[in-house]
Amino acid sequence: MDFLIDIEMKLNTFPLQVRLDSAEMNPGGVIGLLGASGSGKTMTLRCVAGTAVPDRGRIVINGMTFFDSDRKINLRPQLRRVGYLFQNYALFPNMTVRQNIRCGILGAAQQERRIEAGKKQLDQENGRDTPRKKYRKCALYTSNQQREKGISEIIERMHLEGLEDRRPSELSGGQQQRCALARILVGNPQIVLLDEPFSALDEYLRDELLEETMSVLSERHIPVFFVTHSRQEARAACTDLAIIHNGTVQETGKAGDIFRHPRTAWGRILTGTEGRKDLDFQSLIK
Ligand SMILES: Nc1ncnc2c1ncn2[C@@H]1O[C@H](COP(=O)(O)OP(=O)(O)OP(=O)(O)O)[C@@H](O)[C@H]1O
Repeated sequence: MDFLIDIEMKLNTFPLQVRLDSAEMNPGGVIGLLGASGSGKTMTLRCVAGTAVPDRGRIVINGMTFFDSDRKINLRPQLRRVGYLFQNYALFPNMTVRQNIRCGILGAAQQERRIEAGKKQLDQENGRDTPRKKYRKCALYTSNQQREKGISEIIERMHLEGLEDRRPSELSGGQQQRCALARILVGNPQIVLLDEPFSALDEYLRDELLEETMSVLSERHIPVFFVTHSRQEARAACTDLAIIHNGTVQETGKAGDIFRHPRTAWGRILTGTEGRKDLDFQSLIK
């Protein structure tokens, strides 16, 4: 897992100044961002996804530069191969489960083709005569048959069998979230961003879906940034934690270590340790 998020951005309230470097953190698979409401967690994820643009800094994920203000690089969101799952599942309401998931593949395949076309254009501009076969063909499901097989596999893995022809309005909240996750995973993202994806679900379903989601993601070795307001979720799912307060990272470390021995005041407040259990956590965290 290889990432650098080192960004600055002026917000309404305070400046966002986030630095998360895998070389310093040596993280496992799931990095939790824990912070009070309005502390800048979502904005950080949006900068990674490319739907918000930092004023300065760099974002490099798995060797690919998404953003670099010095080098004037700002990769379009469609080219970043980021799977972004949030609370409102953003499924297409007029499409069935299968059609929604198919969109995930088609979108990702289109991204791959754009990346290769971009490389080709750059080579031409630089007068390089690169043989055609050097450009990668779209690796994602090259035939329709293969594509439908990929969709069926993910439908089975996410327990959506029998629901393929239903529209989102005919699904429960949990099923909609499973469908949204299937749509992301079928596109083979290089990083997954989870922004409180289960907070609208009841407690039982939340635990079940959390476990399932983490198991699917760890099978595929996809790095995950996970914004949650729940200590329980952070404990259950995260290998590593970043404590964020007013747009600044207060401390990072292994989740277990931070829950046992938080080093900063906000670490103590947000993990509810060391005599600060009296603080009303819910008033601090949405
Ligand atoms: N487009 C924007 N421009 C400037 N400031 C913004 C913008 N969007 C949000 N903000 C501000 O940035 C701050 C951080 O917001 P953000 O949504 O990242 O918080 P959060 O930690 O995810 O909170 P929550 O848990 O409530 O979702 C807030 O104070 C918000 O008002």
